[in-house]
Amino acid sequence: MQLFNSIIDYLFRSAAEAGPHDILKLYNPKGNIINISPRLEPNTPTSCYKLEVVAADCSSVELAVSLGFDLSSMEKRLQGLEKKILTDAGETPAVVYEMKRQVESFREKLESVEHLSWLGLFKDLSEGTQKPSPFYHKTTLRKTREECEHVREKFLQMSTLEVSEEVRQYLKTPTFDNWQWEDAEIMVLLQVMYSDLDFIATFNIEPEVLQQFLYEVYKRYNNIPFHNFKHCFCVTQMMYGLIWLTDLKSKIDSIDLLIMLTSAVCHDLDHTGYNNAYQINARTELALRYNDISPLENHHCAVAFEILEKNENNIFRNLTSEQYKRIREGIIKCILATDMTRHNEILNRFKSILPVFDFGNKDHRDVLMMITIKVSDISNEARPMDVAEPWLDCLLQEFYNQSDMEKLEGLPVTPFMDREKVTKPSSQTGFIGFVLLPLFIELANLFPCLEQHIIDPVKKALAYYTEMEKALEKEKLNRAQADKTAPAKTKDTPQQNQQNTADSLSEAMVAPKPATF
Ligand SMILES: Nc1nc2c(ncn2[C@@H]2O[C@H](COP(=O)(O)O)[C@@H](O)[C@H]2O)c(=O)[nH]1
Ligand SMILES: [Zn+2]
Repeated sequence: MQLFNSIIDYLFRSAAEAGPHDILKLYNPKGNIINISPRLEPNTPTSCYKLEVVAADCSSVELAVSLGFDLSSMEKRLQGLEKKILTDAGETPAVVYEMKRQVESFREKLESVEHLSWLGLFKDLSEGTQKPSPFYHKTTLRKTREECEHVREKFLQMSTLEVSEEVRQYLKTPTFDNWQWEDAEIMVLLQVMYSDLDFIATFNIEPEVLQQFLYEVYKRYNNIPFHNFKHCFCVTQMMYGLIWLTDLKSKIDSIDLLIMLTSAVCHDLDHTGYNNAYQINARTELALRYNDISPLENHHCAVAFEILEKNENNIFRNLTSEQYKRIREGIIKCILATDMTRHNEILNRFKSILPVFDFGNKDHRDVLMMITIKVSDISNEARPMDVAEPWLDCLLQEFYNQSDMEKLEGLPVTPFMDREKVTKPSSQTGFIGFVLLPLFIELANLFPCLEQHIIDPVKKALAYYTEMEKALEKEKLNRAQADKTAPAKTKDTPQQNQQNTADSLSEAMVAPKPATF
C-alpha cells in the first residue's frame, strides 16, 4: 500500500510538474479538498478533479528555520492536546477549536503565493532592483515618479546638445551597442531618428511635442528584464537601420516610414513580462478585455493611442484627419503583427507576394511593414555577440519568471520558458533555425543587400549555440558515465562541475563547425 501511495503521489506530481517539496491540493468537482489516494474515483469530462500546486512545503526544514518554529510539529502537539482533553473532559473545548482555526488560517497564508516572497523561500529579495523578484508583476513593475523625473531632466538637458555625425551614422547600423547608452541618452537617439528621417520637417512635429511623446513612452515601459525601454529602443533602432540599409526612403512614402518607426517605438508598451499564453490561462484583465485575442498587442496599441490622445504628446497633431486615420490604421496593423502566434500566417503572406512584389501596391507594402517590424522585434541575434548574449540572459530571466509563476499558480507551464527544460543554447538553436532564419531569409530575398547585415551574424550565432549545445550534451553524458562507472566516487563540487563544463565548452568553441540549415 505504501508503494502504491508513493506511485500515486509521483504520478500526480509529474502531471502537475510539481517539485518534491511542493504541496498538491486535489479538489473534487464540488470544490472540496480531497485526499490523493489509490482509492480515488475515476473522473469524467463532466466531473473533473482540479489539481493545484502550491510551491511551499510547510513542513520543510527551511520554513521552520525561517519562521523560528515548526508548523507541523505545532499541529501535531495540538492534535495530541485535543485528544487528551477529549478523553479527560469528554468534549473538545471552544478554545481548542479557535486555536485549530488560527493554525489552519496561518497555514493557508503561508501557502498562498502572495506570502511566499517575504519568506524568501524562492528568491533573495535583497538582491536589489536590478534583478526583479519573480513577484514583480505585483510589486516593482512600474517606474517610480522620481525615476521618471530624473530621466526626464537629464533627457531635456541632453536634447539641446548636438549628436555627432559619427554617432548618427553608427545609429544606422545593426552593430549598434545599446548597452553603452543610458535611458536619457536613448531618448535623445530616438529623437535623432525622427529628425534624420525628416519627420520633424515633413510632418511639422514640434520638438517639445516629440520630447513629451518620447517621455510618455519611456514612462510606460516597465522595469522588467526583457520587454523594457531598452528593448523598445533596440527594435526601433533595427527598424531605423533596415530603412537606411534598404534605402526604403526612395521606395515608399514618408507616412509609411513614420508608421514603421512609431510602431516600433510603441510595440511593447506596458508589457508586464508575462506573455499571451499566461494572460489567457490566468484570465487576466487584459485577456478578459480582449477576449483572448492578442491581449498584449492590443494593449500595447491601446496604450500608444492613449498617449497620443493628449494634445501635448501627439506627434501627429499637425497632420490632416485623413493622414491621422491612415497612420492609426498602419500602427495598429504593425503592432498586432508582432503577436508571434501569427508568425506563419504573416510570413506565408509575404512569401506568396514576393515573386510579384510591387512597392506601389498598398497590400504589398502593408505586408512588408509587418515583416520589417517582426524582423526588428526578434533581431537581437543579428547583433554582435557581446550585444546579443546579454539580451538572451534577460529574455530567459523573464521566461523563467513566468514559468515559476505558472507553477506557483497551478497554470499550464509554457514549455520554452521552463527553467528545468530550457538552456541558453537549446532556446536559441530552435528559435534561430525554425523562426528567425526563415523569416530573415525572406526579407533578404527582397533586399539582397541585407544578407551580410542580418543573415551572416545570425548564422554565426546559430553555429555558436549549436556547438554550445553539443558541448553541454557531451558534458552531461560524461557525468552520467562517470556516475555509472564509479558509484562510490565522491561527487564533484559545484566549482568542479563548472570547470568541467567550461573545459568542454572551450574545447568545442575553438573550432566551431558551421551548422547546416
Ligand atoms: N528563444 C528566443 N525567443 C525570442 C528571441 N527573440 C524574441 N523571441 C521571442 O519572440 C517574441 C517577440 O515578441 P515581443 O513583441 O514579445 O518582443 C518574444 O516575446 C520571445 O518569445 C530570442 O532571441 N530567442
Ligand atoms: Zn518586442
